[in-house]
Amino acid sequence: MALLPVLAPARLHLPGRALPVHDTAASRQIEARALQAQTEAGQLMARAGLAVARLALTLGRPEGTFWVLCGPGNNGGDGLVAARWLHRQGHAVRVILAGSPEQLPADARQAFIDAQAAGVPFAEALPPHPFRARAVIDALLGLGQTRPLEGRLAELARWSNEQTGPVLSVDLPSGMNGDTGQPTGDVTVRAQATLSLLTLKPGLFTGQGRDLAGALWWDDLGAHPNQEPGPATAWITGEEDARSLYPPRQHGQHKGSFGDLWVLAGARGMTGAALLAGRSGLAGGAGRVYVSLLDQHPPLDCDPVHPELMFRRPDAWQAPDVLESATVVCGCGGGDAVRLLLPEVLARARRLVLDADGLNAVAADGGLQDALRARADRGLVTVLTPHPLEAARLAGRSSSAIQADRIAHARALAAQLRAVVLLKGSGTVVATPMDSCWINPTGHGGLACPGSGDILAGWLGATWSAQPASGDAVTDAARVAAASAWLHGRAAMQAQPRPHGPVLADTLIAAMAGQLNAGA
Ligand SMILES: NC(=O)C1=CN([C@@H]2O[C@H](COP(=O)(O)OP(=O)(O)OC[C@H]3O[C@@H](n4cnc5c(N)ncnc54)[C@H](O)[C@@H]3O)[C@@H](O)[C@H]2O)[C@@H](O)CC1
Ligand SMILES: Nc1ncnc2c1ncn2[C@@H]1O[C@H](COP(=O)(O)OP(=O)(O)O)[C@@H](O)[C@H]1O
Ligand SMILES: [K+]
Repeated sequence: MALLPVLAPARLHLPGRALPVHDTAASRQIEARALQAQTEAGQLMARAGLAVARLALTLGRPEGTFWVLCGPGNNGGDGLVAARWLHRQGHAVRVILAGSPEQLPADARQAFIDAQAAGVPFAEALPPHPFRARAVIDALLGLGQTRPLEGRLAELARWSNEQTGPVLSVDLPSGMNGDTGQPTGDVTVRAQATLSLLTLKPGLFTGQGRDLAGALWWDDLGAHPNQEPGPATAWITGEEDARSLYPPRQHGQHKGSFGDLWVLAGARGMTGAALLAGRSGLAGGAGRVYVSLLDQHPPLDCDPVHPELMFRRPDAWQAPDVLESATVVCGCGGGDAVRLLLPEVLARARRLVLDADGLNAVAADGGLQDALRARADRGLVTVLTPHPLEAARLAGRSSSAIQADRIAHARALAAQLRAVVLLKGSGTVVATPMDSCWINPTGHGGLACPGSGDILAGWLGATWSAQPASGDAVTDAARVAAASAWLHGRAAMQAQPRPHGPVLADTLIAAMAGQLNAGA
């Protein structure tokens, strides 16, 4: 496979099909097999270096010098091959090699010898700032980075961040953990683009990875990780998969075809959260949407903006069959009141989306945790939608610990609570108790605003309510969660391609509704 654009948010380029990502351990296995399959030494590195050079020419400015910063491992070797290609084609290039050539691993050492033989200019000193390279190629560290950048490597990374030309990171931004998307220390290269080699790494899609890596490109160097025997670490949700949950409506369908949604939310002072979830549920296509506010004296019995929302008494959901037949969204703006109804909701709701204060109540009460876990044995399915702080409460950790490894924590929570977990934030992670995992590629910081989580919960409930029962209800719920996060983020990108502020709730709901008709 040749160079492939994976994520270019500014151009709304997103993966069409789901893409596999492989963590460091899995990538190392694929690398070992690919190296074994080489027909001559250095073949993979030659392909990698050529791909880097081609992309640098595409992304670099029309003039100036390519500065190629090469580290002590094979990532540096990729940079050296790229430098040789660029030099051979007559472009101005300077290479800085951090470390001694004698200590380079075999392939990188050969790349160094070849570069020298080709007359590639090497430099010791960096040009002073202000400086603008044609492009900086960050080939300091890749998959082998195990500790924070220090000394010369840190100095080169800082210099790269301060110069004003574009930066292309090879495989990973140097100073970023490829599994988690977190910086390994104080200094990390911040790239305009990253070319992932052999495999896509999960950290490029979550945590701080999106900000550090920039636009994502991929070259599998002919290794076809899609066809690998081992399972992928996770999958990046593809547009086709997400949109497949929103097929064109048939002439013969009616309201009953799309299910009932009950929103149990909006304690005193937080009516808005219930309204947003309900309105989003309407836009998401639920057949009928009922709202029971968690307030003994509800301030509203109608939404004047969306009179099609049906308000019901605070205890109406307790009627026979309601929880058993509807999809329930519980806890948005639930305050303390949600605690009281959770035992019954957990015991009865067939399909349950638990959000916000519903999650906080479970986190604070071991009995509710047991009741949540017990649902799985009875075929009752739950989707939990924590943001990192709510996930931290559920896991008994800090939110920074959750963010330090979002994928691992989403997985651990799903296993611990026997529920589908949708961990919100940049690179939303959906994990199941069976350990399958999706990472969402859409969305941006414009979603970091009040109400966007309530909207996601309502939408997810509506998407789920329209799904027929199947033999694998948990996987279905996870697909619903992944598709909902995809569409939520995609709508934000459409409403604000380059966010400088929040995507306000009404704009977001309208954009999500618009997305239903935007697919092929
Ligand atoms: N082996 C090959 O032929 C291929 C290698 N590839 C490239 O090789 C990379 C992996 O190469 P390596 O395994 O050599 O890993 P790196 O190039 O990331 O370098 C690892 C080396 O850097 C050292 N190191 C790690 N963190 C450091 C720090 N903070 N400060 C100083 N030194 C540090 C390690 O001790 C090790 O010697 C991939 O990311 C990819 O770019 C790909 O091109 C595919 C082909
Ligand atoms: N930086 C970001 N990039 C992508 N999505 C984000 C970002 N910040 C927030 N979001 C999304 O916005 C929503 C916010 O939800 P939440 O924090 O629960 O908000 P609220 O409780 O105010 O409704 C989630 O879907 C989350 O994934
Ligand atoms: K790098």
